[in-house]
Amino acid sequence: MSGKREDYISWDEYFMGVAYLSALRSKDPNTQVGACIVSDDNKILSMGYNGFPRGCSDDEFPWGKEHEQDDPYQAKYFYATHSELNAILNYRGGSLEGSKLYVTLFPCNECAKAIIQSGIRTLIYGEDKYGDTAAVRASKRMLNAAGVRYYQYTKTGRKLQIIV
Ligand SMILES: O=c1[nH]c(=O)n([C@H]2C[C@H](O)[C@@H](COP(=O)(O)O)O2)cc1CO
Ligand SMILES: [Zn+2]
Repeated sequence: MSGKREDYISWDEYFMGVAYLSALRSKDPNTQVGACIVSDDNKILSMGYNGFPRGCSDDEFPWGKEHEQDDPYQAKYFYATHSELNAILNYRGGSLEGSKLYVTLFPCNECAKAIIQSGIRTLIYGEDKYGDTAAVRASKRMLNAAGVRYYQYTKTGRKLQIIV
């Protein structure tokens, strides 16, 4: 046996896999989102998932949805930091100019602003379950205008198993 191993995972499977792995850290009972930022030469720069800011307890702040509670103060949306924003803010190494973002859910308009302004140039997303909302349509409008390239990750169907 002198040749290389052939069934190694691709770069896209690797980085999207890291994004999905990050999502598993989310405490959101409804939607778990993970993100992974990668340099143009395929080095992982940062990761994130949706959650409350530091100091805002997962056990004290609300995880419910606004329309269920009928009071935005008692719902998660005022407090949850989106996975993409967390990944951007978690990066302390300098510039993200020219980097790629792998994210399990298409970014909202607020994250699109942060993506554009931080210099991320390529976006690879998993699902687009809120694609028909105004927030995601506005997001695409800004990403298009700013020339951020985006495409949906095509699942290879490979099942990865890690025993931890
Ligand atoms: O881009 C996103 N990134 C992200 O992390 N999120 C988070 C915020 C919330 O915790 C959750 C959305 O909750 P829900 O699907 O129950 O409305 O996902 C939501 C979006 C919306 O597109
Ligand atoms: Zn967002």
